[in-house]
Amino acid sequence: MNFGTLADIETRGKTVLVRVDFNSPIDPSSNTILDDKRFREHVPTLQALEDARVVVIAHQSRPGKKDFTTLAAHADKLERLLGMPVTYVDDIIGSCAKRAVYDSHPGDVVLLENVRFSAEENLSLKPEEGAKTHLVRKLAAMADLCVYDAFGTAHRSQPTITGLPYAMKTVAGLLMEKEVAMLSKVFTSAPRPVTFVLGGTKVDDSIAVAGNVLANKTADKIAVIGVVANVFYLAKGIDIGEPSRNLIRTLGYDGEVAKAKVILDSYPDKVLLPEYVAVKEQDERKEYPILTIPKDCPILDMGTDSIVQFSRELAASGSIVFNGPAGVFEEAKFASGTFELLRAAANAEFSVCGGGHTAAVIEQLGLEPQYSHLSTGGGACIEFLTGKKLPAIAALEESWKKFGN
Ligand SMILES: Nc1ncnc2c1ncn2[C@@H]1O[C@H](COP(=O)(O)OP(=O)(O)O)[C@@H](O)[C@H]1O
Ligand SMILES: O=C(OP(=O)(O)O)[C@H](O)COP(=O)(O)O
Repeated sequence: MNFGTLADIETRGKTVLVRVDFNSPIDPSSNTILDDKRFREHVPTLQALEDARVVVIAHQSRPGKKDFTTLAAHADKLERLLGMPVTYVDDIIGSCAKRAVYDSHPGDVVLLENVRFSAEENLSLKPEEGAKTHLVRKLAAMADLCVYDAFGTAHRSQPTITGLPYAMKTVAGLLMEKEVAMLSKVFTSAPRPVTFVLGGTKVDDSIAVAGNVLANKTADKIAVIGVVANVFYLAKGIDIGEPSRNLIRTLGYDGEVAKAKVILDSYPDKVLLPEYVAVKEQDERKEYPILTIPKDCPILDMGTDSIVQFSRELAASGSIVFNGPAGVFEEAKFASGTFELLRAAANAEFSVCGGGHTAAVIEQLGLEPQYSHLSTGGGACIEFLTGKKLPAIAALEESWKKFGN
């Protein structure tokens, strides 16, 4: 790693900005946080800074969305997990925020307001431009050092993600370090054969990852499930029925069919597609071979024979990267593909998972201890796995060049 870490800096008595990713599912009617995995994962970094004045910067959702809200509930959640008071200020760079930081003591934690309440944070800017924003200049003036721990947002180039590291000495926090170390193993030391299981609804991301990891031989096989599989069926000329075709159109993925075809043509023996699907027919689960899918029933899971075949394939894999479910697991009748494949993947020597829905199912099934790593990143994890350098990582490297020793 070409960036600084907590081990490289002295924080005693210093004021330290810590950029985290607390962005979590929230029930907008009660402002309740529904999943606190991301909070739990940041706790070690915050605890490691116990001798510093800690100023936490975080976002929740995006402007215009229902769960775009203040961080009051986040402060309560953090207090409970840290077992100590957290001072929440409903301000980011104004006099209230500055006063709260100035009045704090080593060992205190201050949580600033949702940083996306600042219009500047919602701009996608080059790091050097982000460093010149009022937001970054004023935040940097409040502190001695910055710690970047927000792996889940590392694929964005917004002012507090890539601008702050250009404006002040910024090192990676413990979560960031762990994510980079564990996900990098997929490229370097993962036991062979390596199988990528790509499902869920983010078809464009999944196809980009598939093309990349097959081309650079990171993966030996790709198993496609979920909506991603439906796009591969279309690429093979298979009629998937009106409802599933409409879903692909609505999600804006018609253009992905040609890309799936290129992958199938280039790697005919390396792409595993379920031969059987489960559809919803008169409110029941019915299974069909892919050549006889009914025209008016949505595909909501893979068929049982394919679950058995894929589970065998996963059992023979040394490493598994799992991203996205096999079906609409939220409906009990269509959960078996997702549940069984996640159980099979848990037995691999090395197994990593990305994506909020997938990680939540793993936790629900009690499989978390069996996985080598559950990433806190959705988009960030998948973009990392395409082999691209994430903007936040590039900015951390630049910060270490500029301000490190
Ligand atoms: N065949 C399918 N048709 C419709 N939705 C599906 C299908 N397969 C999976 N899904 C949906 O995909 C969603 C999760 O996808 P995604 O957000 O990509 O996963 P993750 O959060 O793990 O990255 C789930 O809500 C699930 O219901
Ligand atoms: O939750 C996040 O990403 P994810 O939904 O891909 O896991 C991050 O907080 C980034 O949020 P954004 O996609 O609104 O920039």
